[in-house]
Parts: sequence; C-alpha cells; structure tokens
Amino acid sequence: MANEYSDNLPQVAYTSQQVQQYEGQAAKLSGTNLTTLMRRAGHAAFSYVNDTMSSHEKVLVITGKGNNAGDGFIVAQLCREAGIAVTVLTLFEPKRLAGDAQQAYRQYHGKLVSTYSEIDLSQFTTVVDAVFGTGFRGELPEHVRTCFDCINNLPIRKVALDVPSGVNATTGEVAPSALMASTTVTFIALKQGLLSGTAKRFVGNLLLAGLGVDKAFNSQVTATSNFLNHETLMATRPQRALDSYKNSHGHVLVIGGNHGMAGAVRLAAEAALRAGAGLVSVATHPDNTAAVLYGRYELMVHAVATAEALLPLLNKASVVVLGPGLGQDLWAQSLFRRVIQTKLPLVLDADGLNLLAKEPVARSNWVLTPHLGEARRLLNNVNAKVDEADRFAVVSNISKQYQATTVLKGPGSLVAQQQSININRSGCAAMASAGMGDVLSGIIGGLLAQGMEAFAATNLAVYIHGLAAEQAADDGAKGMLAGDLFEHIRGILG
Ligand SMILES: NC(=O)C1=CN([C@@H]2O[C@H](COP(=O)(O)OP(=O)(O)OC[C@H]3O[C@@H](n4cnc5c(N)ncnc54)[C@H](O)[C@@H]3O)[C@@H](O)[C@H]2O)[C@@H](O)CC1
Ligand SMILES: [K+]
Repeated sequence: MANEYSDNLPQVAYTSQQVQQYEGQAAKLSGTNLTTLMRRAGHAAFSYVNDTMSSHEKVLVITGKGNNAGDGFIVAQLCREAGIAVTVLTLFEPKRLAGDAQQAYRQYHGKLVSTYSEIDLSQFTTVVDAVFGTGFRGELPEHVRTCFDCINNLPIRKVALDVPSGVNATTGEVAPSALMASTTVTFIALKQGLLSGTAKRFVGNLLLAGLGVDKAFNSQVTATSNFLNHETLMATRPQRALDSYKNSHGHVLVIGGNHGMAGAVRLAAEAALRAGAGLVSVATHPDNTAAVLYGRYELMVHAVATAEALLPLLNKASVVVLGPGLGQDLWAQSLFRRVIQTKLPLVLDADGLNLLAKEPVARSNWVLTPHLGEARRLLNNVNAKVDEADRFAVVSNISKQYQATTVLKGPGSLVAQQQSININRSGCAAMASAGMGDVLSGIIGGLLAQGMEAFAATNLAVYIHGLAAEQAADDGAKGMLAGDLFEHIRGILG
C-alpha cells in the first residue's frame, strides 16, 4: 500500500515547509518513522519506473546533497536488484550526505560516476532526478545547470523524485536550466508550487505517492491551496428553476471595445450569455455597435460616446464587466472613472486593470482578472521575470492591496484568491490565446449576475479556463480560438 502512486490527485495542496515540518509527525501518527518514509519514497518511485519501462531500459539516477538524493540511491539499488542497468551520477560528493541519505548511499552497490563527461548520456532511456526536492531555494549551481541543459535536450523520459530540481515547490518559481521532467512522483502531499504557471511545464505528468502517511498528514495540517477537479466544480454550478425566466438570471453590462477593438467586448459579452446571464448589454464605442451585434442578436448593444451615456445602462445592470478592448485614451479614462464609482459588483479586466494601476482606488465587491503583466502593473512591480514569478504571492498581494477577489491568468493555469482561500485549477501550456481573458471576464460576470457568490463564480471560471487550456494542449499545443471555448461552456452549463 505504501508503495502506491496515483494520478488521482487530492484536492488540497501545501507548501514545502509544511511537508518538511509535519512529515515526522504524520509518520509517528501512522506508526512509522522518517527512515521508513524514505524507503517507501524510493519504492514508490521505483514501482513507477518499473511499471512503465520498456525492454532494454538503461537508467541514470542523478543525485544531489540532501534527502532527495537518499530517495535516488534507493531507486538505483532497487533497479539493480531487479536486473535493470543503472548508473548513478553524483553531482555532489555523496560521502557528505547525512543520516538516512548517507545510509541509502552506502546500501547502493552499483556503478557510480561523478561527472557526466565520464559517460555517454545518450545511452540512457530514463533519467531519475534526485538532485533537489523540497529543500531547494534560489538558483541552480553552475555545474548542475550545465548537466541539466544536456539532459533536457535528450529525447528520453525524465522522472523527477518529489520535485523537478530547480522548481521551488512552494512558490512555483522556476530557476534557469531547471530539470524538465516528463513525470514527477511527489511524496506525502501535493505541493502548491507544482500546480501552476511555468512550473507545470517542468513537472510533466504529476503522480502522488502518499507513503502511507498522507491521511495523517492531511488531518494535521491546513492546506494552503485547493486544487480543483471536475466533480468539485460541477457541485458548485448554478441550478436553474424550471419556471425561471430571463430576469431571474441577472443583467450583465459589458463596457469596452474602443475604436478597432470590437472583438474583445463581443467575446466577453457572448461569454456572459453562455455562462447563463439572463440579459447582457454592451456599452461600446459608437464605431463598434454593428460589429458587436452581428450574429449575436441576444445582445443589447449601445453606442456610448461619453461617460454620461452610461448612466441609464448602469441603472439597469446587476453586474458590470469593464475593460475588454477598452484602451486607455481619454474616452476610456472617462468611462473607467465613472464605472469605478458604481456600487454594483464589478469585474475588471485588460485595460480596465491598466487604468486602475495608474489610478488606484479603494472599492469592495469586485473581481480583478489580471495576467502577470497586468498584475505587476497593479503591484507597481514591472521588472521581475515572468517565468520566475511566485504566482501565489502575486495573487495574494493584489487581493490584499485592492480588497478584491483576484484571478491570475496563465501561463499554465489560474491562481485565484478570495479572502484567505487560494483556488488553483491546473491547466496546460498553450493557454495564451488572444481573447481568452475577455472570455474569462465575461464568464465571471455572467455567473455573478446569477447570484452566485464570487467564490463559486471564480471556481467555475477557473475550471472553464483550465479546460480550454487542456484542449489547446490536446490539439498539439497549437492554441485555440477563444470562440471554441463557448462550446465547452455550453457543455458544462447545459
Ligand atoms: N525523511 C525525510 O525527511 C524524507 C524526505 N524525503 C525526501 O527528501 C527531500 C527533502 O530533503 P532535504 O530537506 O534534505 O532537501 P533536498 O534534498 O531538496 O536538498 C536540500 C539541500 O540542498 C541545498 N540547497 C538548496 N537550494 C540550493 C541551491 N540553490 N544551490 C545549492 N544547494 C542548495 C540545501 O542547503 C540542502 O543541503 C524531499 O523532497 C523528499 O524527496 C522523502 O524521502 C520522504 C522522507
Ligand atoms: K528531484
């Protein structure tokens, strides 16, 4: 049982520090100890390698300087015992390993090399990454980077133990030249940093081996993130009464679409309809009315030349979505200033966020849906690199600073926070298609209009967005048109 690994992942995730701090306690509660946990970790990872191997497998295990290396030596010894050709490449002096890891090193009796130039890397069919686990912080040492650059270029499978080396399992930050795994077998509990953003690309297929202590761990430790799956999200979807009609499902007003940008506001408005809003109005630049209305006659489209023209529309709306295609010129600024004063629930996206970054205001009852670039502008922190972002900190800081529910868009997945709850729904690569953000803001507006709490609305939106990303990946990561997303929404909301 303890050797099992599964792709049926739990819906809670933790920080590395929590796992490190409480794994001993969880082991004790489960009648075992840390030494046995390391054995079980090695066995679980070996089982995966063994179960999925082809004939004539040649395994290279690369080890580091902590307990992750201990797991690696156990995998290597188990390979030997099973008659699989295995070599261990020690990137750090194994004699300096401590405790259980030192013990695991001593119990390995197979081939050892200390530099990769001693071996022909292309002979291997599987690389097992046991260099760094939950103890990793910062940047990879130079000699590790050079080795990983070679390994990452090889068309062979790479199995990371616990965490792909170079990924910070709490923040999701990815160090340059991190090991890009095809599969990660993570131990005891999901770590939140493996589930979002660029880190997802480095994690590959994620499996969990609970090591027989996961239940005790979960009962003792409060999760920092929710990792949402289909069933959970479906349970939160709005139910319609049989005798309901359009006025029972809210009225979304989508504001945006500056000259030349009719598409964005149309995508958002149509998404609000598809998400189930009873009525959707659009306030857009006078140039765009015909284009927005064309082929989508359910929409009520209004030309708005000045902010004053918004007033009667705001009076009828129950939720406002501001920003898709809005631009940042004088017209956009005047609409922004007017809308921000309304007491209605507000979803702010795209240039609405850029204008907010320039003129920060306090408000409540709103949802901000930035991508990382917009997020950085909101936090006045524009210089940091995208790949290395701590998406969890970004979303939590915006949420606090603006008192807003915050949904951070791709790459890879969304991270959302309302109050103190992190919501994480993993997606895949290739999420960054033009128009996706507009669709997302429309969906959130549509769900809010139906009286769903922001939390539930965000859940569903998070799911739908993740689903779109998955399809994009299925399509060979070619990306997808935002319009295709509507088919998914129709399927989900019935
Ligand atoms: N008994 C246990 O504690 C268990 C631990 N397990 C394994 O142990 C791992 C955690 O072990 P450790 O806490 O020893 O951590 P790691 O094995 O991740 O290594 C940490 C070591 O790397 C160093 N380090 C961190 N960042 C560095 C950087 N940027 N450059 C150079 N050196 C750096 C640290 O100073 C420390 O010496 C888990 O990921 C898991 O694989 C599992 O075997 C389960 C049981
Ligand atoms: K690793």
